[in-house]
Amino acid sequence: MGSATKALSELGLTALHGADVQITGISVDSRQIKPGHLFAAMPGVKMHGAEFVPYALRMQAAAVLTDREGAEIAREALAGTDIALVVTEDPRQALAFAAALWFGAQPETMIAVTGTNGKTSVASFTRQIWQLLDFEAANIGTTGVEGAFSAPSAHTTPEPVTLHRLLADMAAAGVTHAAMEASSHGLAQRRLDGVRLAAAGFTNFTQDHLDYHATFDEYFAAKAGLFTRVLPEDGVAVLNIDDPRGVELSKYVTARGQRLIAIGHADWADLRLLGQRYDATGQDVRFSWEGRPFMTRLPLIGGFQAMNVLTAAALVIACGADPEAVFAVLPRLGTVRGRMQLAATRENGATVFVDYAHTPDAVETALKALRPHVMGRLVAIVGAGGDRDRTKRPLMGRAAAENADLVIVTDDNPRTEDPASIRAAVLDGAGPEATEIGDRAEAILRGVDALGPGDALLIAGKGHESGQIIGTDVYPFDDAEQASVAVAALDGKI
Ligand SMILES: CC(=O)N[C@H]1[C@@H](OP(=O)(O)OP(=O)(O)OC[C@H]2O[C@@H](n3ccc(=O)[nH]c3=O)[C@H](O)[C@@H]2O)O[C@H](CO)[C@@H](O)[C@@H]1O[C@H](C)C(=O)N[C@@H](C)C(=O)N[C@H](CCC(=O)O)C(=O)O
Ligand SMILES: Nc1ncnc2c1ncn2[C@@H]1O[C@H](COP(=O)(O)OP(=O)(O)OP(=O)(O)O)[C@@H](O)[C@H]1O
Ligand SMILES: N[C@H](CCC[C@H](N)C(=O)O)C(=O)O
Ligand SMILES: [Mg+2]
Repeated sequence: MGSATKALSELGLTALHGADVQITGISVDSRQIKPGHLFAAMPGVKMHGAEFVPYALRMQAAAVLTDREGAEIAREALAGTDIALVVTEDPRQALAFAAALWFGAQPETMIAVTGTNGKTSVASFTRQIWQLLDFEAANIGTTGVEGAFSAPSAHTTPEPVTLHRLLADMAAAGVTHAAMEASSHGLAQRRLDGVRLAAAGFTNFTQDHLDYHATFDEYFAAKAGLFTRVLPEDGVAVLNIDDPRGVELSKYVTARGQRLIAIGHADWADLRLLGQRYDATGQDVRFSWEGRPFMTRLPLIGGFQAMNVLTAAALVIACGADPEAVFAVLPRLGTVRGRMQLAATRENGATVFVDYAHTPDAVETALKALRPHVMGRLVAIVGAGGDRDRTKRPLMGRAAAENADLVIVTDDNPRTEDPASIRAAVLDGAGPEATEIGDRAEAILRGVDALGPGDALLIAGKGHESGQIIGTDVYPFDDAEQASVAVAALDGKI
């Protein structure tokens, strides 16, 4: 975390009794504390970080940042010590600001995107457009950091200390433009409150993560925070107004005086989607910008990708790029890894796609989006993860059976559960005509083998993942790679 020290006041923090101590770093987890650190003791789902203050003292932390509840929990441990105590209403936000000030540099131009689906896709397209316009750009999210800078990422939206260390490293490496995903967890926990955003985007809103957010409205309120709290008043909001929640957000945005770029089919959209025509390798898209019509070719599969691309284009325009220059590079956009990714093509022209759809709704959306690109039959390979939501299994099977012509049920990270019983639950929904093949590599081989001219295969569930989790072991496994191997083997290339 650098060798220099900073005073609490330089990090925007004021200790209770005014002691403006120098700190040597910031830790959120007591196990990471080094002598002189500020320990951010956050209220958690399972426990309060302040429970670990005695341990922090032993590790020679110089200061503790917490809320009133945390101060109460740590009162006895702190009595008689000279450690600086900072108590705030919103300690997660204070931590985010402190981390931003500690690490200092960020790429000059940053955007964030939120929504239930499409965040990774929009962040990647935004980065790709910037790169095609010759900017040093990267995107941060579920698939790690990609573009002009690469790094793995454990979270879709990293925690403030991890995030700001990363942003400072990116800036030092010359990255000037960054697009990040704002997950609802990340927003609720203020993880990106210290990021200086030029623009923010909203893709759509459907049910998800109700295990974490108490209600549907609370989940939406977390997402709305990107526009009502994180994006400054001089920032630009890019909103999908096809979604009623996007229209709702547009009211907050206008009330705050932020510039709005509305996207969608409605006639009041600034960037308006006018029409799409699909074929085997992508789609032609007609749209208008401030009333002026344009036509472009997208080498991307799936109707929803046009909205993702327009959102990305608007974000880049919001950051100051010339609209015509942006529209001119759209035909050069590449697929996002594991998102409707064309993984292989057979000699007979049949295609194999890999997609991260791992919910009933996503399986249905992905298959429906693929259908207009396919002249022949649609084959689906589907499975459900172990140690995860059990209720979705038959529903995923049913979504596959209802939207594909042939279904193969296989394993997708069985984890510590019995794989056969997970498959049985998926098969319950998929019906008697579905084929069961536990081994995923064999399922892919059989799926590819079934493809005649004009047919397509969708391998759902794992997307960009690089391993199959069986028990607690992770075995290397990549759907796209397996698809290429299967095609090469069946077409006599190996
Ligand atoms: C549900 C959730 O988001 N949990 C986050 C939350 O943890 P928590 O509230 O459960 O923490 P806790 O275990 O109760 O502990 C409370 C506090 O004590 C601290 N602690 C704990 C133990 C210890 O020995 N010492 C110590 O100091 C913890 O660091 C924490 O600050 O606060 C922690 C510290 O700030 C986060 O690391 C943790 O993210 C966990 C790792 C996580 O997996 N989050 C996932 C669900 C997540 O954020 N996912 C989204 C994407 C979702 C999606 O769209 O699919 C993401 O952006 O990646
Ligand atoms: N605009 C969209 N509307 C509906 N579905 C979409 C849209 N964009 C992507 N999808 C579907 O959602 C899946 C996930 O897409 P993506 O990874 O871009 O979303 P995300 O919001 O980053 O998801 P996560 O929360 O898992 O990080 C894709 O595999 C695709 O099937
Ligand atoms: N990252 C998410 C989705 C994984 C999708 C699927 N491959 C699975 O393992 O269920 C999870 O762990 O629930
Ligand atoms: Mg994502």
